[in-house]
Amino acid sequence: MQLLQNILQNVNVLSTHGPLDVAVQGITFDSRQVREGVLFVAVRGVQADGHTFIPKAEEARAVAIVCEELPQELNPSITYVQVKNSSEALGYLAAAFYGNPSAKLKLIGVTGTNGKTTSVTLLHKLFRELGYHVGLISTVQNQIDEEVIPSTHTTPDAVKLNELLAQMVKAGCTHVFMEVSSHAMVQHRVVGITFAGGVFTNITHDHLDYHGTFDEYIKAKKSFFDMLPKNAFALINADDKRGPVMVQNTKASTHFYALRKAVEFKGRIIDNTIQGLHLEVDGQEIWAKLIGTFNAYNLLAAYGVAVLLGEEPTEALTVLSSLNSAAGRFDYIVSESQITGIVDYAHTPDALENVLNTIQQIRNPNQKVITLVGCGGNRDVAKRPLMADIACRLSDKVILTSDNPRFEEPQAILEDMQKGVKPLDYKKTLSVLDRKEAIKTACMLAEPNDIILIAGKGHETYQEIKGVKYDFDDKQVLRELMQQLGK
Ligand SMILES: CC(=O)N[C@H]1[C@@H](OP(=O)(O)OP(=O)(O)OC[C@H]2O[C@@H](n3ccc(=O)[nH]c3=O)[C@H](O)[C@@H]2O)O[C@H](CO)[C@@H](O)[C@@H]1O[C@H](C)C(=O)N[C@@H](C)C(=O)N[C@H](CCC(=O)O)C(=O)O
Ligand SMILES: Nc1ncnc2c1ncn2[C@@H]1O[C@H](COP(=O)(O)OP(=O)(O)OP(=O)(O)O)[C@@H](O)[C@H]1O
Repeated sequence: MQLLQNILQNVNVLSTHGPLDVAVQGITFDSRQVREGVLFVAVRGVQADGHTFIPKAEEARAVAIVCEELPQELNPSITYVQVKNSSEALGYLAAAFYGNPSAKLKLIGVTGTNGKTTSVTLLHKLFRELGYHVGLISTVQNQIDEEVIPSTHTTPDAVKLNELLAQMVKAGCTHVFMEVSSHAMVQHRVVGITFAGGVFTNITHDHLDYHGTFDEYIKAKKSFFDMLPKNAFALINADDKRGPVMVQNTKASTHFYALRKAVEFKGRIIDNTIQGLHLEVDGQEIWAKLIGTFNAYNLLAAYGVAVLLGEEPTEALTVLSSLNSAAGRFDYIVSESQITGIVDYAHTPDALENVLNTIQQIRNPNQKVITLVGCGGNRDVAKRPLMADIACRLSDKVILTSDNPRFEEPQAILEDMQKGVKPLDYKKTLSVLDRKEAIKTACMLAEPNDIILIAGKGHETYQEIKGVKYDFDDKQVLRELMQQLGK
């Protein structure tokens, strides 16, 4: 419980109507969650405008309503607060309501198109091994030490985020590693949050359905570094062309990591095999369990964060070298006949290219690469032909199939992908709409020692079709089919 006047402190208030010393029992921006004593914040969304639900919140006896536009008639038993920007206000209100938990933690945010989940998961595991109580906020799952809390978004909304951080403070966490999505930045989900550090992994074309242009997407990512305080650090991948842009206006101290440039946290790949990465980091050699060049970047980022947080470099490197990847991130099984089945979350052109380049680097010339890939419905359509083209370019056989079609027709998504297949590649490409059938086809085509890559869904344990999530786990289906087919 908090007094309204106390949680309004950082909010840009235009006018108030009614008493401010009322007790607020909870905060929500969803009228369906309003109960007596709860504060309702009317947020303008993509699908709807929260202002249209103010009457519902009034009916449900909200104690106060925060909005950009006041209703025509005000209910005398409710306090109305008119603000300049409701979603921004929501961030400050939620942070204050939960006692500004982020300021009581060393909270590190990781942003970028790829590598967020892997980096925060590595950091969570590393700091657990170093003996700390640690929180994790990620696409796959949230965690307080080993306790798993299901995740619905890459970055939760402001209310859930602050509630989760408060829970982490209460559980004694000293460090929290979280993903910061570009959607979260635009929707002000992290307004009012105090970060001790921020990491930039990379940026490539993605989410243009939401941001409109690549420039807007870059701006969204950059705004995270603009909000970092002076005593925070910004750790940037210097090998990414947009790295320096990210920190042009930051107040935080700037640090760089790279494989290709001589910077503060410098790495070099000595060897890159299916057994792992042999790296040199700051002059020290390690053999890491993670596979692929992109994981060398994730390891470097995690190492940089650990050092910037005051950890002993050699100890941090030693622990990092022993860690496995996050679920569905270059996750692999090897069958009886030595077929390697890799399940990876690569669902962007860049990520797919990275994974396939990695496989090309570590395979023997006699191992065929069979790639199975689809694209999600109701998301960026521009990437569909690109992903099919990349798969063809870097594989011996390609099976185009369904990902999460959501509300689109799976066949139409497949046809968009087929447009990216060049005539020379027609012979190596098959289209199998049903994902299980497609995996079965890949298994049947595979000969001993071949490599099957199942891209796009990684850790997901469902396939989303017309609003229903059906059980589907790529790794489990692959394992079962390999056994059934005696592969
Ligand atoms: C496109 C998008 O990002 N939408 C997010 C947004 O919802 P919205 O703006 O569409 O909400 P809306 O449906 O228009 O409703 C507007 C307002 O009316 C309110 N409302 C609505 C109905 C009602 O009866 N009463 C009511 O009060 C809603 O609570 C809301 O405040 O704000 C909601 C609350 O924070 C999010 O849950 C929702 O995420 C949707 C479900 C989503 O799928 N988002 C994805 C794209 C996303 O955010 N992804 C990124 C990661 C991307 C990546 O890197 O892969 C993430 O951080 O997860
Ligand atoms: N540093 C990296 N650079 C480029 N690609 C990467 C990197 N790390 C991982 N990938 C690839 O991108 C995929 C997604 O990785 P990860 O889940 O860590 O990224 P993410 O940023 O969390 O993505 P999302 O927000 O979509 O979950 C991986 O399975 C891998 O194929």
